[in-house]
Amino acid sequence: MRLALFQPDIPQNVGACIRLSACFGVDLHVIEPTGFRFDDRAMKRAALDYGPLSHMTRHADWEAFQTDRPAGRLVLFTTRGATPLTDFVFQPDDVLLFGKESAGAPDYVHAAADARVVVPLRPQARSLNLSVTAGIALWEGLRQTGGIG
Ligand SMILES: C[S@@+](CC[C@H](N)C(=O)[O-])C[C@H]1O[C@@H](n2cnc3c(N)ncnc32)[C@H](O)[C@@H]1O
Repeated sequence: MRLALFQPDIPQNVGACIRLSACFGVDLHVIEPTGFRFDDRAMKRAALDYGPLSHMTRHADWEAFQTDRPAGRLVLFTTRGATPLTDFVFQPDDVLLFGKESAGAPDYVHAAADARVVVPLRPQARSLNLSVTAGIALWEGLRQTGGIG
């Protein structure tokens, strides 16, 4: 299981995903450009001292990610999702991809995905925070594939 963030805008969300990556032992891929300077103090604060425990790869853009990304299905988490998380069956080498905070993932990213998954919400709610979605998705993926504990 791997995490991938498409052009994140908010450093604290990347920091929280660095911490997820460190705590669960999964690689993190960040697809640039990001909406902030990568050495942003807010990101370092959010990651606390988990940075050295996390393995993060930065990709210059979507094309670079497409060339260099790890093998495995690209599983896009999106509010325009098709399969509810409760029905989705993960594979151990899935790459869990999340869109940017301001605009989600563009159509070409939706088109490239092997699967699109939605975390079901109350009808009146629009979306979850990016790093909260990543935590829910990763936990369920690891639980299904025996990666917890
Ligand atoms: C704050 S949301 C983006 C909101 C954006 N305005 C949109 O409509 O897509 C940031 C990312 O978190 C993930 N996300 C948030 N809520 C989700 C949900 N209920 N199901 C699946 N993914 C979700 C998606 O990857 C989304 O691109």
